[in-house]
Amino acid sequence: MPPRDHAIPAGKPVTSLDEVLVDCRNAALTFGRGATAVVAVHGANLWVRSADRLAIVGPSGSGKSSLLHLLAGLEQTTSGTVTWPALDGPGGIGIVFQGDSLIAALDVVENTALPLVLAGVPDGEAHRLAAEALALVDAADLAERLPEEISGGQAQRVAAARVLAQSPRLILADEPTGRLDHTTGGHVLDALLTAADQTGAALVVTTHDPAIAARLTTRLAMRGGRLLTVDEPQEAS
Ligand SMILES: Nc1ncnc2c1ncn2[C@@H]1O[C@H](COP(=O)(O)OP(=O)(O)OP(=O)(O)O)[C@@H](O)[C@H]1O
Repeated sequence: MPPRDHAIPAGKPVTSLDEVLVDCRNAALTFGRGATAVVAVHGANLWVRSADRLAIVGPSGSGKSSLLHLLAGLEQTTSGTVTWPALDGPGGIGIVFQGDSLIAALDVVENTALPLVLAGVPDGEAHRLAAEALALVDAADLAERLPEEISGGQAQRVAAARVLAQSPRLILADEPTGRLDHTTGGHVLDALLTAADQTGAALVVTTHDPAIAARLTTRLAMRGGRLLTVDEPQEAS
């Protein structure tokens, strides 16, 4: 395999045994055209492999969400490529969106089961999988509550459970702790890490918080749409 600048911790060469879930080569994303064009991501190179625990850390507007959307196949690259060698296209990826909102009229277990039901999984099976996923993020006791009856941190755990119930091979979480206080954010990250460990999924988390990033195995800093080298000191670009 060709060398990669990023997402490969020093001293841990990629071997043929590593499954590459996402292969991102010189991937760029520009919004708009001409004078108003914004280059959100400049030629990013990275791999995400099975069992990776990767943080993309940078300030607001640095391009983290845009990069995550490229990894998820939600945005097309303006140049360069994103492929999913060990996945069936971008299928098998679960995304915890920034400010993920639950549906107010559905209780927590119904919210968690909804994507499965919409995908045609029978109700009983969808609810069983949803209950298992809620237990993984330590939210089983919330199952019958409505979204208005739970806290922001609990809602983020439920959003994570909704993704986990779909058994993703890769979980992409966009600022899952962004609106939470430090302790609550830490619990949400604990839930994601535990769930990823137990389901064997890879995990990529974007965050502006270096303390959250420090909890992941590998860190990529992002500044002005550019990925900096792994664990590079976070000076402004
Ligand atoms: N749909 C869009 N149309 C135009 N510009 C966009 C769009 N989405 C993002 N941008 C711009 O791309 C740049 C990167 O934005 P992005 O949301 O990826 O950053 P971020 O690091 O995730 O920020 P935040 O943490 O605030 O979400 C910003 O300049 C932003 O204004």
